[in-house]
Amino acid sequence: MLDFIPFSILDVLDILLVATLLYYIYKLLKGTVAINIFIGIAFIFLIWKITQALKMEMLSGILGYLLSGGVIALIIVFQQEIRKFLLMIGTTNFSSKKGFLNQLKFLQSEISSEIDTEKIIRACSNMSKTKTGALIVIERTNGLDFLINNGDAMNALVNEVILESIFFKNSPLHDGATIIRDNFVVATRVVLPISDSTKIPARFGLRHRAAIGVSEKTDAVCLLVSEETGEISYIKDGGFVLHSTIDELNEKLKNDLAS
Ligand SMILES: Nc1ncnc2c1ncn2[C@@H]1O[C@H](COP(=O)(O)OP(=O)(O)OP(=O)(O)O)[C@@H](O)[C@H]1O
Repeated sequence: MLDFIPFSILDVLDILLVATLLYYIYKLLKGTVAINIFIGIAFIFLIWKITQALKMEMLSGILGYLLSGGVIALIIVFQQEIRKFLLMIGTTNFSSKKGFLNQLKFLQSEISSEIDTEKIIRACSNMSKTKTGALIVIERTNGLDFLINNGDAMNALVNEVILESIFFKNSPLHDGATIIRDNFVVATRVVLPISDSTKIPARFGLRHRAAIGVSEKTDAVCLLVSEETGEISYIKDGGFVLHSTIDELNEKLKNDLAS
């Protein structure tokens, strides 16, 4: 019945590539307000294609103009997401646990790269009790080498003692952020990009702005202990993730690192 529609292997490839692209765009925008804008645009695009196929000249013309002229507006609206997307493509850490090479299990070393979230959360909880300021960045798919290079390199398996020693007030390493990659502390004293968002309440200082900044520009997640209040904050995608208990925080962190 569909004989009249020419369909080649290239069309299959085309569909697969578009599906992959849409999946990554969805993954990037999931949980942000931008997802609603994206769904709106996808909807208009679909209607435009239908009106084109039905040869409804006027409506398809108007929608076509809207979509073509809207490209510049889209670049402005999605500026942060486009940056993040390009960074994701350019710096995807192929050696991370989700990377292709590590899918070949027999090439893996004995040491597990799964991040021990319990130990990190326990360290934060201890530092919270002593009001020790801390800022921990956990790498996901975007490589953070561009940040690691401005700090002090380290290679220590994650545990409470290491993290608490780093952030101990008299430690020479306590200033700045600490970066964790594949269950290893790979850098300390890292200077992060500061967010210039006007939505951050004034009571939050540079430590919070730095955590929000790095989570806006990359897909890394941050744990922060306030020196002033002892409060533990979990920051992802440029915003605070609310939690009421330590166990809930651990669960959220674990889920985010697994996705
Ligand atoms: N760009 C940055 N990157 C990483 N760490 C930073 C950066 N800027 C400041 N910090 C850290 O934040 C500390 C200063 O925190 P500040 O008091 O301004 O923040 P805060 O958000 O109010 O946090 P707190 O509640 O702990 O006081 C610095 O000592 C430094 O360790």
